[in-house]
Amino acid sequence: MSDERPLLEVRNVSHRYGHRFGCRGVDFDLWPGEVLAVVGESGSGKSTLLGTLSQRLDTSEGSIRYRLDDGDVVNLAELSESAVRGLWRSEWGFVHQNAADGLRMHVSAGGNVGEPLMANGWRHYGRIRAEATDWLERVEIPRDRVDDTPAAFSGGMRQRLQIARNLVVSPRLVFMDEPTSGLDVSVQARLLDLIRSLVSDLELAVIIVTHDLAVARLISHRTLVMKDGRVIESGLTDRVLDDPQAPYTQLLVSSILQG
Ligand SMILES: Nc1ncnc2c1ncn2[C@@H]1O[C@H](COP(=O)(O)OP(=O)(O)OP(=O)(O)O)[C@@H](O)[C@H]1O
Repeated sequence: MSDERPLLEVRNVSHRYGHRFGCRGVDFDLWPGEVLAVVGESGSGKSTLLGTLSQRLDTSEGSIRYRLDDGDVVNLAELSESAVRGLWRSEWGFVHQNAADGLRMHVSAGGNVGEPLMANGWRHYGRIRAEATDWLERVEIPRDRVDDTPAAFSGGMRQRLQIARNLVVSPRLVFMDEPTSGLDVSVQARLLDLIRSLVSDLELAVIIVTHDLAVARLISHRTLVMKDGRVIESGLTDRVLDDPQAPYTQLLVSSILQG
């Protein structure tokens, strides 16, 4: 496999809701193993951009090219629905802000992690259960909770289970939409540490939407700052946060510093 081309090439991408743009003119490349944070205030277009990149929303303008595992580069808008489903099965993951949106709440924890394996052709029950249990341990859920349903889990445990369900098939690209917000601060910190170590161990490419600059700082290599649907600043995360160029980014950073 050649890493000479980006995993994702995003060119002039827009999504329109009727006559209004949710995001507009977005350009960037994402490389294998790279973590990209998308930050900005509420309504700036972060979720719309994530939805467009992940093919949940259509691309009104521009192009998104993706390099498949076999090296072929495809224009995502030209893929059939079943090809996109195939990407979700084995190459992509999506971690929702609300864990219930990404889990089957009345299926056991082991079942939640085992299902993606079965969808990828695993058939041996004992092996599926062993792999699922290992993954529970990896995301700090005790092995003896394997038969419990996520309905009986805490918010932090549910989120860790959702991460295991997404990562068990070793995806190449994972979209994350505010994965730590809505949790207690101490739970957030632990979850972020866990995400950071898994992402680096598995060399995942990640696009993470967050309104929290501390999250961007902790786990991303590069950051895009959005305002009114456009990317107004981008660069290495440390540079963007320590030496913001756009007045809006300066305001965002200083409002955090002032607490
Ligand atoms: N389903 C929709 N129909 C019409 N307009 C929408 C829809 N969803 C979002 N928008 C508009 O698109 C713009 C970008 O919204 P978006 O939800 O992408 O922002 P965001 O940065 O993710 O905000 P938040 O952090 O609050 O989730 C806003 O003006 C919003 O009102």
